[in-house]
Amino acid sequence: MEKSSMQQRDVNSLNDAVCVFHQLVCKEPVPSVVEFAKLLRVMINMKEYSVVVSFFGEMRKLGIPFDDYILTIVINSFCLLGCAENRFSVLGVSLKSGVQFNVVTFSTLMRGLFEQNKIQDAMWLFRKLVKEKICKMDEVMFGTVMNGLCKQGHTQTALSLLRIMEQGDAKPNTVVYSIVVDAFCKKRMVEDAVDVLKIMVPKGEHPDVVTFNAIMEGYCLRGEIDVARRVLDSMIDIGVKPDIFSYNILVNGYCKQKKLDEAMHLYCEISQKGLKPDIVTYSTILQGLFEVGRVECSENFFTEMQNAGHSPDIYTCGIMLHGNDGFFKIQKLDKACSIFDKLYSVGLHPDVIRYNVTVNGLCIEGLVDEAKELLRKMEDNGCLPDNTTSNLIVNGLLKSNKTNEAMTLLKEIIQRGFAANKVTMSLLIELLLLIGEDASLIKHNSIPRYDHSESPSKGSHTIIAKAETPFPILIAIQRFSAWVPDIVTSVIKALKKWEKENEEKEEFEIDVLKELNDLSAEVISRTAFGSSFEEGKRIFVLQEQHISLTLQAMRSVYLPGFRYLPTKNNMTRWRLEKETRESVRKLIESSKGRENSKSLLSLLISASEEEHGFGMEEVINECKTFYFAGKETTSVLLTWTLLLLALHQEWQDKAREEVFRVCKGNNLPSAENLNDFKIVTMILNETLRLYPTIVALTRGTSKDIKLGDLEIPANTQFYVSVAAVHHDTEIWGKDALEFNPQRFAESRKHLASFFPFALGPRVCVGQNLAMVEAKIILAMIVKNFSLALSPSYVHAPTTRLTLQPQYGAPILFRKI
Ligand code: HEM
Repeated sequence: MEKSSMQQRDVNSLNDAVCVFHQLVCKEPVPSVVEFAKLLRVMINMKEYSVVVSFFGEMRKLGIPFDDYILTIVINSFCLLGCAENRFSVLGVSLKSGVQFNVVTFSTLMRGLFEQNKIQDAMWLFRKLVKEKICKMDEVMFGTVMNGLCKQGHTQTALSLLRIMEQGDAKPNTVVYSIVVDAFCKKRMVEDAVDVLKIMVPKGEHPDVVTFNAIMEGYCLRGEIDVARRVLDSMIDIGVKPDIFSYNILVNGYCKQKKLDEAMHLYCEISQKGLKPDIVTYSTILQGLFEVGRVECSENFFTEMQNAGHSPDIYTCGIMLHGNDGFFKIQKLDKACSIFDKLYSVGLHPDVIRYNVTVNGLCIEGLVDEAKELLRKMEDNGCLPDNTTSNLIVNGLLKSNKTNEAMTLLKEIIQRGFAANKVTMSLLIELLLLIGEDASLIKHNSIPRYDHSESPSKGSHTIIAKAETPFPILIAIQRFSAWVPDIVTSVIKALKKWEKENEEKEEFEIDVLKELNDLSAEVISRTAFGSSFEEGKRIFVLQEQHISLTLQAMRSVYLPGFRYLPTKNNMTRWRLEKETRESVRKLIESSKGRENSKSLLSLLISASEEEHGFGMEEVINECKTFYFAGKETTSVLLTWTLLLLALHQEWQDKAREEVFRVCKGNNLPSAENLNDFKIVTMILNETLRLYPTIVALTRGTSKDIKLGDLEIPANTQFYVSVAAVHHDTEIWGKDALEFNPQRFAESRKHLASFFPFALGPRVCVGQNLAMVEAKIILAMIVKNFSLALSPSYVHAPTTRLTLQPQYGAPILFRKI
C-alpha cells in the first residue's frame, strides 16, 4: 500500500501513525479537529501516550486548531504517563488558546493529580473551579474528588464534601455514597459506614452490590466474618445480586480465619448462584489450604482450577512455590519445578522473587548446577538476578566444595556491584583461611552494603553472639592490616608502662591476666572506636560489673520471669545497662566528626546515617558487642600463651628466634611481615586448642533434622563442647593434652576438629583481628622479655564466660 495515501483506518503501527499525521498536517486546507482527534484516539488505544503528547506539541507549533476533546485526550495521556506538572501546562494552553475545559477534562486532570499524591494541587484546582464557577460540577467530578480524598485517608473531608453536595445541585448518587461507605469500611469503621447508609436510603439512593461489598469487607477486616455472611444473605433477600467480588471477600475472610471448610462451602455456592469462581477465588483458597497444611488438597485444587480453564498466573504459581508452606518450603522439589515450568509454558515470566525461591530450593537439595542453569535461564528471559540470587548460588557452590567456581562467580557479582551477605562471607573467609589466603582480599569498597534482607538466624548463642553483625563492620574487620600500626603503638605504650611501674628493674613480676586485659581493651578501643582506652574506661568498668552480675545470675537457680523482678541484683544490672548505653552514646557523640574512616565506630555511624533501620540503638548495641566480644577473649588467649611459653622455654626460644628473623633485628611487626610469623601462629593455635577461650557453644535446632542415624526434633538445645573435641585423643593422638605447637605445622585434616572461633554462619567475625593482635603482642613481648612462671602461680582454669586462670597469671619478666 502507498504510504502517501494512507487513511486513518490503516493505522496499525507507529510508523503508520506518523505517516497519517504528516499527511494531515500537510493537507490544504487543514483537516478538521475531528480528524486529528480520531488519530490521537487510535494512539491512546495503542497505548502510545507519549506520541499523543508529541503530536499535540507539533499541532500547537503549526498553529493547528484543537478543541476540549483533544485537550482531554492529551491530559489523559499525561495522566497515564504519570506527569502531573505537564497536565497543568496543558491547562495553561487551554487558557491561552481560549479552548474551554469541560467537566470531564477537569475530572481527568483531578484523577491524575490524586493518583500522583498531589492532593494539595487537586484541592486547589477543585476550590478554584467551584469558586470561579469555571465549569458546572457534576457527580463524576465530586466522585473523583471524594474518591481521591478517601484513598489518601481523608475520609472526614470526603464526608464534609458529601454534605456540601447534598445541599447543592449535583446530588450524590449511590456511587458517590458508596465511595464514603467504602472508605469507612476500609478503616474498619463499619458503624460510620452504616450511618451513611441511613442517610442515603431515605434520599432514594439504594445501596447496590458495591455498597454491600464494602460493608462485608469492613466486617471481614474486623474479623466478624459471620456478620459479613449475614450481610451477604440480607443483600440477596432484598434483591441485590452478589457478584464474584462479594464471594471473594467472604472466601478471603474465612481463609484468613483458617476456616477452610466454610471457604470451600462458599466456593461451591458460587457456581450454584450462577457465578464462576475467578483466579482470585482460586488463589485465595490455595493460599488458605497451604496455610493450614492441607498440601494435598491444595494440589488437587490447583488442578481443579486449571480444569476450570484458569491458567496459573504468576501469583498462583507464587503461592504454590513459596506461599506460607509452598512446595519449596516443604521440600517437594519436583512439584515445585513442574510449577515453575508451567509458568514458562503459559508464556509467563517469573519475577526475581520466584526465581530466588527456586534457586534456593535447588541449592538446598544440592542441585547447584541446576541452580546455575536457572540463573542463565533467568538472564535469558530478561529477569536480572539480584543480590539474593547471587548469594544463594555462591553459597550453594561453596557448600558443594566448588570453591573455584564460587570465587569466579563472586568476583563477577562483586563487579556487578552486588553485596555478599554474611553467610557467604563467613563461608568464604573460612575457605580462604583453609587454603591459606588472606581474607582481606575481599575489599571493603567491593562489598559495601548492609544487607537488610538478612535476618538473624535462630538458635541460641553465647551471650556475645546475640546480634547479626552489620556488613560494614564485617568487611572492615577483615581489613586488619590498616590497624596494625595502631596495635603496635598500643603495645609499645603498654610495655613502657610495665617497665615504668616496675621502676625499670631488670626482672619484675606482673599479673599478665590483668595487664593484657587492659592492653586488649586499649587495642579494641583504638582500632575499633578510634578513641583511647582512657575514654572508654568507664564502659569497661561497667561491663566488668555487668558480667560479674550476669555470671552470678547464671549460676543461681533459674526461676521463670525472675529476671524481670526488681531484685537488688536486677536493679543494679539495669542501672549498669543504662549507664553503659549512656557512656557509649557520649563516646559516639564526641567521636562524630573526628573519627577516621577506618574505625568501626565511624563505619557504624555512617551505616546508621546511610541505612534506614540501622539507628543509634543499633550502633550502641554493636559497640557493646565489640567491646565485650573483643576484649577479654583476646587477652585470655594471650594470657594462656604467655603461661605456656613460660613453662615451655624451648618454644619461647623458637618464637623469639622467629620474631628477630622476621622483623630483621629491631624492626617492629608490620602488616607485610605478619604472615611470616609461622611459629608464633602455631603457638597461638596450640594454646587455643588446649585452652579454648570459649569452652562450649550453645546451638538450637530450628527444625527437625537428621544427623546420621539420629533424628533430632526442632527446638532441641545443644551444648557443643569445644574443649572436649580439642582434647580428643582420637583426633589429636595420645599426646592430646601436651603442649606441642608442632602439630599445627601441617594443615588440619578435619575442619571441625579445631574451632576456637566457632564454625558456620555464627563464626567469630573478629577472629582475624584477634589473631593479628595476638601475633603482634606476643611477638613484641618475646622480643623484649624472657618469661618464667612465678612461683606464686596456681594452676586453676575456670570458666567466667571465657576460660581464665582463677588466681591470675603472675609471670616473671626479664629484659632482653
Ligand atoms: C581469641 C579471641 C576470640 C575468640 C576465641 C573468639 C571466639 C568466638 C566464638 C567461639 C564465637 C561464637 C560464639 C557463638 O556463636 O556461640 C564468637 C563470636 C563473635 N565474636 Fe569472637 N572471639 C575472639 C575475638 C573476637 C574479637 C577481637 C572480636 C571483635 C573485635 C570478636 C567479635 C565477635 C562477634 C561480634 C561475635 C558474634 C558473631 C555472630 O554471631 O554473628 N571476637 N567469637
